[in-house]
Amino acid sequence: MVLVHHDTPVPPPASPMRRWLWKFACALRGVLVGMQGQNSFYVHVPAAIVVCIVAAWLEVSLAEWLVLVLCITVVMTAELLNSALEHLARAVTREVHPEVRNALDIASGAVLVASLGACVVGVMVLVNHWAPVVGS
Ligand SMILES: Nc1ncnc2c1ncn2[C@@H]1O[C@H](COP(=O)(O)OP(=O)(O)OP(=O)(O)O)[C@@H](O)[C@H]1O
Repeated sequence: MVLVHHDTPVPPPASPMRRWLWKFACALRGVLVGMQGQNSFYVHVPAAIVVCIVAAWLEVSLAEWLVLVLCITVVMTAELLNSALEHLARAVTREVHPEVRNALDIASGAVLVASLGACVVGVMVLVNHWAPVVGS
């Protein structure tokens, strides 16, 4: 599925207001391009939705919501940076290179670390609320 067209980059507009709008448009396009073709998003986005539904059902506190939202944001950000590096690597070389391998593996490792941390926090927050609900 094509979410974004990869046509020729357009130059930024001259007026400050339009320039800011243009920056947001570029950033939004970046999110869409970053998600495109990244299988991990098909796991992370549904997982984040499930966590939010369960958190709403369990009526977690504001502080717990903030922690959960922060965890989801950190994982998504790591995924987008990983995707950006993959694009950059493909632009630099299509040949097998040990440093490209290292860079891509490190970026994947960053996603893994963020995801594991988010899992631990999510499970601890939700289980902490789940036990009294199930026990009652
Ligand atoms: N040019 C390259 N040189 C050396 N190793 C590479 C190169 N391109 C990819 N790799 C290796 O292959 C792995 C997967 O590459 P890549 O991330 O491009 O594939 P992918 O299946 O699209 O990954 P993802 O599921 O994260 O999108 C990298 O982590 C790296 O180890």
